[in-house]
Amino acid sequence: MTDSSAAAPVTTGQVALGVIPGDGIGPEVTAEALKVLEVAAPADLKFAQTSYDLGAERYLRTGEVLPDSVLEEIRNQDALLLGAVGGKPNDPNLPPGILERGLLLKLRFELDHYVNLRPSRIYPGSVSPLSDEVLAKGEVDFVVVREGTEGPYTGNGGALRVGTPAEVATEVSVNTAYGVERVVRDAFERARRRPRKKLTLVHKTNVLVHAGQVWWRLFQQVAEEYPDVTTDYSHIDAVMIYLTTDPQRFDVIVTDNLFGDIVTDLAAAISGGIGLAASGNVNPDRTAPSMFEPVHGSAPDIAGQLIADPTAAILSGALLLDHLGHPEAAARIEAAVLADLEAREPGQQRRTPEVGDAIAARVLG
Ligand SMILES: NC(=O)c1ccc[n+]([C@@H]2O[C@H](COP(=O)([O-])OP(=O)(O)OC[C@H]3O[C@@H](n4cnc5c(N)ncnc54)[C@H](O)[C@@H]3O)[C@@H](O)[C@H]2O)c1
Ligand SMILES: CC(C)[C@H](C(=O)O)[C@@H](O)C(=O)O
Ligand SMILES: [Mg+2]
Repeated sequence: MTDSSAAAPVTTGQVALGVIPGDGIGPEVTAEALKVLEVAAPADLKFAQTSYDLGAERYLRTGEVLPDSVLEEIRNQDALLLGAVGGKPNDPNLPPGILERGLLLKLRFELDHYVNLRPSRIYPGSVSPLSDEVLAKGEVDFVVVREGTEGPYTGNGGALRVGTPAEVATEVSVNTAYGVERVVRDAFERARRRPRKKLTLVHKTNVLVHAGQVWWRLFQQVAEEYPDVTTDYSHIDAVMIYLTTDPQRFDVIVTDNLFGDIVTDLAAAISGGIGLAASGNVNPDRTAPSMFEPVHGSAPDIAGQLIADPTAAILSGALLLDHLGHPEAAARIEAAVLADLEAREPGQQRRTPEVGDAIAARVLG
């Protein structure tokens, strides 16, 4: 989980940690992430937590999604930990995307989280659906740098003649040279810090030619400044093949917001399940707090049963510590997770807090 570190300034003393547990399994897994964060943090780092009641329940109760005053308070935190937001699919009381667009994406955009960092590793002990033949090719350990503030996520679209046979709907992908260059540069920096020093651009330049050109041109331009980094390119559809037949080929992937969303769910599935996939919405310029969250959603199908795997949330806490300049503490969490995974018995059913307790105990050693 040390992918975001390198020159991260070391934060010590009291750190204002904003916590957004959210909906469904969000509060269940966040409680475990906080449990592990507390025991893993170095002695000179203390979290002053503020919890924000945001998500589907608040919306259904009050009609509020993210009041401006709350956004301003959140902006003043040092770091954020989010569980998951979102209600039951197609709930008639929740307008489509109200929480996804109005809360989660609004936070990512407002706080300029232009690097959505999603590491993927097949740990010894994790159960991957990949065949033994594919797994035998070697270690799988890559990180996706997903652009977080542009692409088809900006809400640039609309619909005409809604509900008629002549309906037309658009959702236009926005790609600025400014936005593309900064995330590509960040990905080159991350690739340079990893042993294999390889960066793959993932896009669909053969069809999305306008957006594809700006990505391809800036990728090549920035590459000239990183002669030590090996580069290559894959179309997004081919990446779906490679992830299941030859995931070892990837070291760092840089891609746009939507491709990155899709590719990281598949990456999660091949590396042992969505319950293990952690992420950081990073503002590398540190002009606003970065936000750490599991890749998964609120999982309404299993919420309330305390059977969700909190590992992804716990590993997101490791990314948070790394971002605050404490890679050793992050590594302690990762090692504890690794040991916990190795000790898992096939078919073993543990409740969410038991997994958190077991990992916290391993961190304490
Ligand atoms: N970051 C976020 O807040 C975020 C991310 C993705 C989806 N969502 C929202 O979550 C809601 C549900 O979305 P979805 O069902 O498409 O995706 P999901 O990730 O919530 O669930 C997909 C499947 O994975 C399982 N799953 C997810 N997390 C798990 C865990 N920790 N342990 C064990 N199993 C787990 C679920 O039970 C479900 O079967 C929607 O409202 C969606 O918009 C939010
Ligand atoms: C809930 C949704 C807005 C979000 C995304 O598409 O980014 C989620 O799928 C994710 O991967 O974090
Ligand atoms: Mg997603």
